[in-house]
Amino acid sequence: MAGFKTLDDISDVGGKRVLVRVDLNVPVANGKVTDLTRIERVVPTISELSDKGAKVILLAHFGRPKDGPAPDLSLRPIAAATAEVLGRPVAFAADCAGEKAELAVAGMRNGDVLLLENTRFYKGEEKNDPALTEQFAALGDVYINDAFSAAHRAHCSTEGLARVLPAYAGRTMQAELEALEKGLGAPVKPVIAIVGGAKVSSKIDLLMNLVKKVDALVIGGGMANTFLAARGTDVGKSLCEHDLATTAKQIMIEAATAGCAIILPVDGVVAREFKAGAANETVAIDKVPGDAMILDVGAKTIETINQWIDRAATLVWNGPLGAFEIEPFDKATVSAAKHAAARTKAGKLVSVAGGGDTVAALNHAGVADDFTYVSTAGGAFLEWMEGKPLPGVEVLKK
Ligand SMILES: Nc1ncnc2c1ncn2[C@@H]1O[C@H](COP(=O)(O)OP(=O)(O)OP(=O)(O)O)[C@@H](O)[C@H]1O
Ligand SMILES: O=C(O)[C@H](O)COP(=O)(O)O
Repeated sequence: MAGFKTLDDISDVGGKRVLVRVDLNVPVANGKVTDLTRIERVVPTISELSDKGAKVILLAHFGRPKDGPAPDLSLRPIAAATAEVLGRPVAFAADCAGEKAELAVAGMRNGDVLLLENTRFYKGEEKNDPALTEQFAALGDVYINDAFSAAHRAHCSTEGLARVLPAYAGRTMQAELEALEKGLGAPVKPVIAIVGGAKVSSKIDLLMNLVKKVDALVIGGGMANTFLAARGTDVGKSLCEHDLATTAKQIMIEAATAGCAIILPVDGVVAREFKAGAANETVAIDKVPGDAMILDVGAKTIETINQWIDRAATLVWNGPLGAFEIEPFDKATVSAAKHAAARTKAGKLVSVAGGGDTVAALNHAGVADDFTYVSTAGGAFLEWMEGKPLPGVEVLKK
């Protein structure tokens, strides 16, 4: 890959301690990994290094721990899931820095794979603290970043390490960058974006620039509720970040200036409980009962979204349109996914989707393989779309 050093540029990796940043931030329900895509995507790099006799030390985060170690955000169960997908043992160290990590690394044999505990259990990780970077660096001889989906974060494990160790792009990082450039480098117009999901605060700012790049922006999921509330619609108990109303309004103004249509739900499926099979009804968006939450967009909105997909030559999608994990609130996401997949198969649409949960939703709809490209990245994918330099990618450039 032009401009980057890859695994092809490392000579003689046998016996070396190779720190590999992977993204194992996978969807989990009742202690079980519900979508293995992110794990499957890091297999090529891990297997290649292990086959060449490297000591493969995996660094990863899980969730967003607020205050140091949190037992429910341990990577321990993910080590077992990774071993199963990889088809070889994956040892686990209960710390990612300091004595426990050092001992675990010292005990490795050539070809072994070791997963270290959640890097975000250290506050320094998200601050890109050089002292923590040094602690990580002490565990390895070489650094490989295979986590494109975390490359929008300038953290010790995604950016800092590349400054202190010989650094390379992993196979998945390489494949993601190549595929995105091929699919979206010069997108054919009209381009529409569908943005939904729950990570409203971390993604809303990205929409400010996205509306300058696309012809239409369809907003669903929790993101839509925030825009609806900003517009003065009562969204009852729905997932909504009311303090982002000003940002949402600015985005709508920016979109109008740029000539980008904003498509918000006109109806919603509401329920009083967030659980599968909860009693629900479809209501007009200005009739959401005060004690209910919108868990999916309604039938009229689905029809509109599918019509926009029909008009598009390129579709960019991040974030499900509803709480797709719990039926029947998966309807809109499944309908739009199947519609986009059929248009893609007919050669009428270039469809690129990204995001941990978005990939899970496309798998749930059974159409992930029919999209032009499915990226494991959510926030990173949107930032890449905006044309923003990603710290974890920039630092790898030759
Ligand atoms: N109306 C809604 N109310 C509550 N939750 C919702 C709603 N719509 C979507 N969600 C939730 O949004 C979550 C996915 O959002 P997220 O922004 O994390 O997606 P992603 O970009 O694919 O993932 P990531 O950013 O982790 O890669 C799902 O768990 C889904 O249940
Ligand atoms: O799920 C993701 O998009 C990545 O793993 C990054 O996670 P973050 O948004 O918590 O940094």
